[in-house]
Amino acid sequence: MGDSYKVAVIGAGYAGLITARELQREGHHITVFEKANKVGGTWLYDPRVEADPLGVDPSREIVHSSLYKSLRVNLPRQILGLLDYPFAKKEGGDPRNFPGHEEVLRFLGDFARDFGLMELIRFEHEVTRVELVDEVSHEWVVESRTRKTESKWESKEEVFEAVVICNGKNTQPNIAMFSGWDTWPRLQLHSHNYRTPQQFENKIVVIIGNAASAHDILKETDPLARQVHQAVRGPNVELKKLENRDNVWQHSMIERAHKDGKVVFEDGSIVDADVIIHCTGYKYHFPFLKSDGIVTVEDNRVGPLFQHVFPPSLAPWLSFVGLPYQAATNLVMELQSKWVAKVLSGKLELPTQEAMMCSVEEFYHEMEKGGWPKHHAHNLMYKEPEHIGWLVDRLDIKLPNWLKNMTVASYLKELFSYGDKFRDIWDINKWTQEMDSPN
Ligand SMILES: Cc1cc2nc3c(=O)[nH]c(=O)nc-3n(C[C@H](O)[C@H](O)[C@H](O)COP(=O)(O)OP(=O)(O)OC[C@H]3O[C@@H](n4cnc5c(N)ncnc54)[C@H](O)[C@@H]3O)c2cc1C
Repeated sequence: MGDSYKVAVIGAGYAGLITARELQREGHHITVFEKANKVGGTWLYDPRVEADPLGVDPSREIVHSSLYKSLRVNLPRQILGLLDYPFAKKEGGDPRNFPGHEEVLRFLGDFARDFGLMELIRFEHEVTRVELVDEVSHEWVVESRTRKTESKWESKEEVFEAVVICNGKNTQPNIAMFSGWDTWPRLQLHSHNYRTPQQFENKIVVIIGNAASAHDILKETDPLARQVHQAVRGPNVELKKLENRDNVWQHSMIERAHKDGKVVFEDGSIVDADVIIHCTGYKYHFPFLKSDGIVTVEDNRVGPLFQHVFPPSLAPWLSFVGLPYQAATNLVMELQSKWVAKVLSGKLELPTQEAMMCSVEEFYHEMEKGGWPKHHAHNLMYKEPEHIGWLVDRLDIKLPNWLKNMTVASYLKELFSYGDKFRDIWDINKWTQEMDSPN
């Protein structure tokens, strides 16, 4: 057994739970702070929506989960499971390879119980401040609050030697700021506040975005709405009616929206819309972190972070698990959490602070040279094998061949070949067998 520390984990979603397990395996003393009253994070479906449907009012009461009611996963259970704890089909559960969200929540609940994590979690404790108080003894104050009555909160400060931030990245809406977005008089919402399509019956709906949420919401809004217009960013987007859909048109991005309700697209087309749904992703948000400017979020890049996890000058006492996206994110989170736990216990060493900082600067320079804006820093689309390979090497883990050979780019290519119904017609077992050939 290596060194053992008093560690605070913020959040009991996927990242927080697997981090707690890895820290526990390494013999650390853990407290998990969770503002909800259950585990699951994103997978804890909440029918409530926020008072400000666009999610721009900073004083609004925040609803954490962005799930819509009909959501089925877009990665199969084979990828969503953990290396030594598969996401297996269970009696009485949802047996599909791409199950509904309730099945993921069940899986996470089982995982937490099977590894004795429930006892480590302080439910209904929202972390309001994380601050380094002593650099030498690396003491962090974690302030949390819990509700005593409808209007009364009780706050408490505690000291920890290390903090792992696992508060999720799909709660704070990122909205499209076209000209007139803030004066358009009709309903605008972010997909964070979308639950079901009923309210769009017979309406003219504009959906901004072209990723998973936009596709899902478009698919279930189309049969009810009078018309659906999808606004897509990109150089080669042409105005067209979508095949196999009754009422759906694709446009380039919105150029401006007028006070009379008209929405003008960059391709010159105009629609008198009833509602605009922003399926435009999320922002990293750490309102509780007081790091004296050491860790910042700049154009949605959290930094400086060595390998998306450790701020060099605060490592290993502060870390982030779960920032990357466009990857097999659960695998990434699992590997990151193993790395954090082993670095803390002294079994794995980090490079020097200077070397980590150099690596971060090199990465920024590479991005700049490639013309990538800062907000792509944690997008692993084309860096997934590199990041996973780097972690796997450090941890001396052997991944099953199919998982090693899988990249999100290859996965998406396959997925698109099946179209809308990919969840039901794609034979995932056959696909993983095909991917299993040694390389
Ligand atoms: C609509 C939607 C669909 C998705 N579909 C898929 C999919 O099919 N496959 C896939 O792999 N991924 C999917 N994802 C991504 C999904 O978010 C991740 O898979 C994963 O669940 C993220 O886990 P996490 O632990 O990082 O964050 P979360 O699940 O968001 O958990 C964070 C936890 O931290 C808690 N918390 C936050 N702030 C505080 C605080 N201050 N104090 C205390 N607790 C706090 C929250 O309550 C929450 O429990 C989807 C995301 C969305 C929004």
